[in-house]
Amino acid sequence: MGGTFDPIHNGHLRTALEIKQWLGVAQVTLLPSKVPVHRQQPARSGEQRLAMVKLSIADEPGLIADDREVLSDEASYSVLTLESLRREVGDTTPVCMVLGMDSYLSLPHWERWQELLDLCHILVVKRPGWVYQPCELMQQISRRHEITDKDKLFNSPAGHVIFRELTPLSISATQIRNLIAADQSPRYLIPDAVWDFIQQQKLYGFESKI
Ligand SMILES: Nc1ncnc2c1ncn2[C@@H]1O[C@H](COP(=O)(O)OP(=O)(O)OP(=O)(O)O)[C@@H](O)[C@H]1O
Ligand SMILES: O=C(O)c1ccc[n+]([C@@H]2O[C@H](COP(=O)([O-])O)[C@@H](O)[C@H]2O)c1
Repeated sequence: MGGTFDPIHNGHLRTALEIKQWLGVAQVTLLPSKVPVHRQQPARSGEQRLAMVKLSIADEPGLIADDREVLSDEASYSVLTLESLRREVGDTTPVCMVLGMDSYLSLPHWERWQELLDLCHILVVKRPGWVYQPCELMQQISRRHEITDKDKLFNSPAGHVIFRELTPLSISATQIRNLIAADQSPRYLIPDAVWDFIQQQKLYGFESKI
């Protein structure tokens, strides 16, 4: 599950944990991007966003952080990341990329997007505020690749799209950044360890007045 994670919040974390439990896998990986290719570069460095991811999962063995994009010199294109993962796990191991609905609907704008489903499955998580209104191209992709039986994800290395509704949590990193900039506490929307880090590092305009 890749993301800018600026900062990581409970919407991300709950999503990752519920997916782990639903799929019955040992671990789900959180993969912060260093240089997001599709949005303004965040003021927080890749290292700072990775540090917040690591703090948020320190006591949850079912979630792990992957630092390959943060440590890479290349822009954070998912196709490059998936190729790197493939080199590690080989051609036959199933790989599943987790995306929120907003990210999934932007797929035709991604770098070499036609190759993504040759490299992985895509698990799309419904997200409050984002209705599934696909363009014609996305409708074709869904028709060609969509499955409803999650067990099929384990029978092939790539190529399926599956949708999943989880506990709807209407939390966004934008909301967290705005709260802090307005001197309001984001407590209970992000893990305490992440909030402590933000205060120590004075991120997002935190002024220690909250
Ligand atoms: N509350 C949520 N529920 C489900 N999926 C989410 C939620 N928040 C983010 N995601 C998904 O997690 C991935 C990483 O998201 P990202 O780091 O951009 O967070 P964000 O909250 O969307 O940030 P921002 O507000 O800065 O755009 C994306 O695929 C996104 O769709
Ligand atoms: O590879 C691309 O062109 C591309 C374009 C847009 C988004 N992504 C990836 O999608 C994931 C979610 O992005 P974001 O901005 O919602 O955090 C994250 O891993 C991004 O690197 C990737």
